[in-house]
Amino acid sequence: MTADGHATLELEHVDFAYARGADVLHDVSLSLAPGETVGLVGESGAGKTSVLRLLLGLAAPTSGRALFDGAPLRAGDRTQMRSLRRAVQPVYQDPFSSLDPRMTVGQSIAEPLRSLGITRDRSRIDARVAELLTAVDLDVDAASRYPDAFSGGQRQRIAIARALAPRPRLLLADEPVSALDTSVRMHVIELFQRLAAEQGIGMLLVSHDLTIVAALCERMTVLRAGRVVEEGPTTRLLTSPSDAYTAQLVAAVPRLPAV
Ligand SMILES: Nc1ncnc2c1ncn2[C@@H]1O[C@H](COP(=O)(O)OP(=O)(O)OP(=O)(O)O)[C@@H](O)[C@H]1O
Repeated sequence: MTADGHATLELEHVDFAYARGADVLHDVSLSLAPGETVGLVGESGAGKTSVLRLLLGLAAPTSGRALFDGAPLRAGDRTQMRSLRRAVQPVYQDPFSSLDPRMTVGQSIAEPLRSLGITRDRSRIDARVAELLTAVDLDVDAASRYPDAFSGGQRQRIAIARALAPRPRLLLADEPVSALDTSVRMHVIELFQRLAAEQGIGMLLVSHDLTIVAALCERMTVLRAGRVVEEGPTTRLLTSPSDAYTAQLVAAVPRLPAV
């Protein structure tokens, strides 16, 4: 909770349907307190990406409420949307399509600083870009190169640097390592761990991979066919799930790290 007791983002009894479609979310409640790391798990089509869209203000609930710092999200409220963009940043699955190939890495990372009106001062931008590249373990000279010079794992770290540029309180990460080679996944997971532990950045991590959720998230929410079937501390859900579907997901993982 914030000093005034609000979650950073919250869904309250949300139903949601795409235009002219059937409901894809039913009575979903979810809250992200400042600094909290939460995993959102469930099979393909369960509604995980739809939850992220609602939390980012890119879609509106059919009923129920989406709240940012305790206030209902209103896509038409430009001041609120700007505050939301500064505080909450998305990280997408595919670092090959999430970076503009025509922009240098430095321009991509600086883009939120300019578009969110944080600064246009060239030397402050350059210093911040260098600081962000260092924070994600890349050389500062990466700033003048283009994304095609980098591997998938490096591109994902560039995308994370860009997400961190406005100093967000919360990252919403949609399958952030599933497009990466197994060999570089751990590096990106360790980066998220460090951001949470050292900078207190909260995270909602969407993943179908419970190993990653176990490594990163204090709590998890299990979504099945648009409904929350179980929610609670990750350790408890992994060791003694009370829902049969959660148990099935846990049993499907060959080897979970000690929790
Ligand atoms: N733009 C859209 N228009 C209509 N229906 C959609 C749209 N996007 C998703 N859906 C439907 O909403 C449901 C939930 O999809 P969503 O992408 O939220 O699930 P998910 O859990 O993120 O799945 P995945 O793990 O495959 O990404 C699915 O039945 C999907 O077909």
